[in-house]
Amino acid sequence: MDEHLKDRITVGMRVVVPFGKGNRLIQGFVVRIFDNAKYQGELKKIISVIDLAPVLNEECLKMAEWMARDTFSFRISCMQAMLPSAMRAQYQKKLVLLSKDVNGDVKTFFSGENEKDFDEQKIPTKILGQLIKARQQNKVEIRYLVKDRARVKKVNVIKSVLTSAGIERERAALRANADNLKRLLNFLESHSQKMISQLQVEKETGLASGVFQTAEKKGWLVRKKIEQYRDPREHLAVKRTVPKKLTFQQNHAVEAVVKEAKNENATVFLLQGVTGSGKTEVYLQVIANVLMNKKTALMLVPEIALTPQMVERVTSRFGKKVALLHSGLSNGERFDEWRRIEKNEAQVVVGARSAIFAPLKNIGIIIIDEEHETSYKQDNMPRYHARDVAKWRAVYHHCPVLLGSATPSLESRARAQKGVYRWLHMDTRINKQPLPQVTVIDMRQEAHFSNNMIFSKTMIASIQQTLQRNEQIILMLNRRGYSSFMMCRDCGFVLKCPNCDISLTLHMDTHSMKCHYCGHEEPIPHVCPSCNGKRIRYYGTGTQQVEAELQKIFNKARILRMDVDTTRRKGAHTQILNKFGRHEADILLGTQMIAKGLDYPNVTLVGVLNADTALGMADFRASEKTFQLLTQVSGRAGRADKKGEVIIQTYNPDHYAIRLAKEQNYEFFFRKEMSIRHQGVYPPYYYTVQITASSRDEGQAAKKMYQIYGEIKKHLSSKAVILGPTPQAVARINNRYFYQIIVKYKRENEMFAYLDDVLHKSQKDERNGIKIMIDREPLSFV
Ligand SMILES: Nc1ncnc2c1ncn2[C@@H]1O[C@H](COP(=O)(O)OP(=O)(O)OP(=O)(O)O)[C@@H](O)[C@H]1O
Ligand SMILES: [Zn+2]
Ligand SMILES: [Zn+2]
Repeated sequence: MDEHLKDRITVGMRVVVPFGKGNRLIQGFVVRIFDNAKYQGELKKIISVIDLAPVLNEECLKMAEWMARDTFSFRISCMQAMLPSAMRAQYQKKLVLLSKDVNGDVKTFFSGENEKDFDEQKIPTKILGQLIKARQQNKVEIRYLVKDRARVKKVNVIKSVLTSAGIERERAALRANADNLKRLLNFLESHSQKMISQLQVEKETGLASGVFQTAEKKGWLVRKKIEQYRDPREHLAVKRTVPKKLTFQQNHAVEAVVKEAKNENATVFLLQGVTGSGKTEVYLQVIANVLMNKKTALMLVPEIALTPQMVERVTSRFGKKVALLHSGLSNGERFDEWRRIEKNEAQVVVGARSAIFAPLKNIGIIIIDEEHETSYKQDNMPRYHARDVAKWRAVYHHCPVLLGSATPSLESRARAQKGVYRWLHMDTRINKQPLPQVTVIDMRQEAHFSNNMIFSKTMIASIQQTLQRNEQIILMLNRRGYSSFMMCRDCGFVLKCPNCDISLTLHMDTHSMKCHYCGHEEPIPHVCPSCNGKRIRYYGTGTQQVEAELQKIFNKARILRMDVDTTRRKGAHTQILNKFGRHEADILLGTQMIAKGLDYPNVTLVGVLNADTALGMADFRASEKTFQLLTQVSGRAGRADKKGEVIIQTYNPDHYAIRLAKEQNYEFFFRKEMSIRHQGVYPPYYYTVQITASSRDEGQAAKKMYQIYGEIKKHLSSKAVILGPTPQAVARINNRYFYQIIVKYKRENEMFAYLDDVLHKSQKDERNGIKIMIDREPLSFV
């Protein structure tokens, strides 16, 4: 470190350092400062310090250390995950041509320019080889640019400095045709001595920004730039609400949690409350209590952009104290919210998974709503589960954790059973209404009598009646696994992805065939690529197709469609849901994204068009997911004073997940599923870890996996079970082949040391083209 950096640098700051053999520049974090380091190897100099103040505090640094060990991740990945993406540096590589004396391939690559962006992955091997050679001959150089994308947003404000006499004087001195300046003077006359945003004045007066510059020169006003937060709440209609009078069960729950918060105990609660039992009000009142005691509150909700209702409920109770953190925000907005939290300007944080790292101090409660949601687990490094991070932070802050759900994950419910978590339950709906009546339709029978494969007769009749009563309907199409594909009727040809072992999915919005794994896209074929036949059939049911069908049957009904296609634009979710909330539509048709959290009093019919998709998959959590999804979506009906009805269409009416979802009996389901997991040696009876090796060379991936298999066996007791090595269900993705093993275990300390070793050697493997992944408690085995 250079002398001049000594006073500037503290633990928790980001720095730019040279790394590895090529001394490429990367962003690093200062985790410790030594006066005289004992390190034997070559010490490199810090190039520059990015921050003026630490961005990671002591808690974060400790948390990163724990998380790296717990999730088999690199510590730097953990630290980066804690910062808003705008603060993660972007590195751009550029190739610079130093000599004209280079061969043809290199010349073509530079195509007459002196500098080119450089991405090894995108350059053909032959040219890459030539470039490397040229670099060795010092004819080409690689430069790294480290860019910090986080920017503070500044806006212009103006303030009039004219007295009324001054205004009169200036007005008299203006030329007759100086209309714009006159208009500005009039404005200033009625807005003296106030700081106003220039943009707002421009909007009100219709004046262009040049006029303000002229006025500044004339000495009428002062202009300056001030920092402004981007406000993600701008388009929310927020009315202040007051706490509701709690029901007996709600009150019991609030009191239990508040007591532990007061005593500063890191107790974990599982609040199991049926749909519509008023869990949100419990959260809000616990938060209010925590704030009263001068502490802060952290609340996670799944994919928050999908539940604008929840955001609205929290902001309308706590106003400006709330900060939002989720993927629906722009990078700039998220950065600004992060800074508001960091500066203690916001005391309540509502956000999706990564909000668990919000830099709140003095946390009094951590709440995780819909705790069973799989989106709380991140599926790339660091593969953390927000629930585990919540528990770690709770211990650090001495505060309770409140996990809430109508359908808890088996893991959490089992822990409540054992007394590891404290179990709270609310088993009646707020309105004292029974849970909605559920009818299951056997589509195998239906198929004999009708050629309508989408809607059963019962479904059509119920939709009809609900429309006649002027009430609203939610229809869910379970799209996962129901993918639309094309097949040739003459030769049976199915169009597949050239890079992956999977068929391409038909997308009507873009009129193309897409691969959901690697993003490959191509036009829809109109003749069979294999036999040139013209009899191509497009299979599967997309939401668009269902919408068209629905509109044909109920031509007067107003239908809103909510799926990935209609919600791509920012704010689109909110718009669609608000429209439905105002009863500007009768039917809300959508994918899984409509199953959770919605609370509309006028919805009395919920229809599930296909309940089965997950059941056929080789996933030990398939039944659990199906049960949860059906129970959640059923819970959208009859939440106020009107009675609700649910219709579920299925090809597996006898499956226990469907039978018990019909009864909405979580407890029966829990017992049944636990006994199946017990027999099958599955979680939550066993812990699991999945190790995957991938490579462009199938043999190499398999070989690596067999090597790990051979080694790991030596570190396991006879009680552990290993599945595999096997190729993954989709064995090839983006031209890489995947092999895996799964270890089921109870207590295996030696294995952890071994896996840590695998992780740290994986950087070397990666240089040889093999990627290793270690995933603790994977969401599925496929
Ligand atoms: N104490 C109360 N008095 C009156 N109304 C209440 C009370 N508590 C909650 N409610 C209302 O009851 C409805 C259902 O509550 P809420 O949406 O919190 O249920 P939930 O348990 O979160 O259900 P879900 O799991 O289905 O999302 C809401 O409209 C809410 O405003
Ligand atoms: Zn064909
Ligand atoms: Zn693909």
